[in-house]
Amino acid sequence: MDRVFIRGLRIDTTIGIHDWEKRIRRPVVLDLEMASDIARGAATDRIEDALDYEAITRRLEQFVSESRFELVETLAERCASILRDELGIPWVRLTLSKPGAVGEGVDVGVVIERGDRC
Ligand SMILES: Nc1nc2c(c(=O)[nH]1)N=C([C@H](O)[C@@H](O)CO)CN2
Repeated sequence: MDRVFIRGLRIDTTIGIHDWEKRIRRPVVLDLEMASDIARGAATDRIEDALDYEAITRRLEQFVSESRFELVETLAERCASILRDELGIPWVRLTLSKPGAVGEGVDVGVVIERGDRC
């Protein structure tokens, strides 16, 4: 299975279970792997035949920056739904980190895989 990836996509949002977290904006970091037939774009050298990582980045920046959730699980699941249902990507592995959430230098978050590997 070929994949297109995006790593280290840092987006400010409002997220957390505590009242003080609901009043601030803080970064989350997304790492994505997405199934894509690389050979198609390679054959034509046209972006129309490739999975456009720039367009995906802009869509997720828009969604995540406007979102307000308590759990990283919810945000990760909603991002995966956009990738699969709206953008038609058949399989995605998404890592969502919330840096510093439990202490300086500590990284916490979730990893989800959704869809069928092609
Ligand atoms: N599984 C999860 N555990 C926790 C989450 C979460 O989103 N998923 N969130 C928090 C707090 O918001 C924390 O990040 C800041 O105190 C705690 N545990």
